Amino acid sequence: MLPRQNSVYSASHGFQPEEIKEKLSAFPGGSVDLLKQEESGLAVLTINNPSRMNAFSGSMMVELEERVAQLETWTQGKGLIVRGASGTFCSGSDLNAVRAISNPQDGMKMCMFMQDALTRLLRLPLVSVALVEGRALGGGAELTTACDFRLVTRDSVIQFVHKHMGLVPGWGGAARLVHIVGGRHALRLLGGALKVDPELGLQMGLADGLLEEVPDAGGAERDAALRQAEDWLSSYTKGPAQVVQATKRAVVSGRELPLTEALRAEKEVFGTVWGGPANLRALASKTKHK
Ligand SMILES: CC[C@@H](C(=O)O)C(=O)SCCNC(=O)CCNC(=O)[C@H](O)C(C)(C)COP(=O)(O)OP(=O)(O)OC[C@H]1O[C@@H](n2cnc3c(N)ncnc32)[C@H](O)[C@@H]1OP(=O)(O)O
Repeated sequence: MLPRQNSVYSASHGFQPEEIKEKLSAFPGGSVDLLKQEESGLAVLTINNPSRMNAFSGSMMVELEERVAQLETWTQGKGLIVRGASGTFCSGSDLNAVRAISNPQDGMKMCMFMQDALTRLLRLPLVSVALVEGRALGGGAELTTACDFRLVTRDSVIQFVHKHMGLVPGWGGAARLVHIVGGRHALRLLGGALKVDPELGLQMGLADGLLEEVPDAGGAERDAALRQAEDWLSSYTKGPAQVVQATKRAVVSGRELPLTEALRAEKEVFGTVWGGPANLRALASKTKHK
């Protein structure tokens, strides 16, 4: 199998995705569901294993990678919301699966597989938001960092519980956390396994917005949170998919590459929109930015 363009690992790193997929598939349960709204260009990815607080079974890890692969080829896509089912985000790896693969070899394979899938998720040319309701623990906290933004509800807690598990993040969460909040805050969050409520999240820059509570909404509360997240995201996904995707690509290059390489990558992206339909329309209409 050829390495994917946005992958972190290849065969030269000993990465054999088919081998670990087979192993992970032996731990079934739950699902990772993708709903693409072609008209708006927004998609919702739902981590769905409510009887285990949306923990990732082995088969869900495999499904996550498959959903990311589907999104990588979505040319009309603009935005993505990642959420958990039934009012909570995700409680990390399914501890039953973790126990069964707790040997170092399998641990390394799972680590590479999830780092790869989540890095590809973050590198998607879509503006992505983690909608954090309830708890995001361990790998669930790591998953929130694989989105461009995090929106939290009043009851939310993000907690990197790894230290309490005798671990460090293994899904790329430590590296991404340092980029998001800086080294000092990352060390506090990981070293202290701090419970990040909305106030602390906003103060440290881990959370990008607090969604309003909808009084007496009952079962509609969850849909209300999703609608609010869609509204929030729509400010960044207005306009043609080609331009939204180009914007995200330029940011990914700037975020990840040394300056000279980032500038060259930005030039390539610029070439895809310069003189393109949206650019020509804007020039013809003598757009004013009042
Ligand atoms: C590399 C591993 C690391 C990573 O990937 O980076 C990890 O993610 S390790 C996993 C980290 N997560 C945990 O350790 C979560 C442990 N669970 C809890 O702390 C609590 O269950 C909770 C999530 C805080 C919820 O508490 P509460 O509201 O009191 O509900 P219950 O405890 O009754 O949970 C309901 C049900 O869900 C099961 N559950 C929850 N999380 C997991 C999980 N990660 N794996 C497997 N099962 C999980 C829990 O056991 C309950 O099941 P039953 O006992 O059968 O009712």
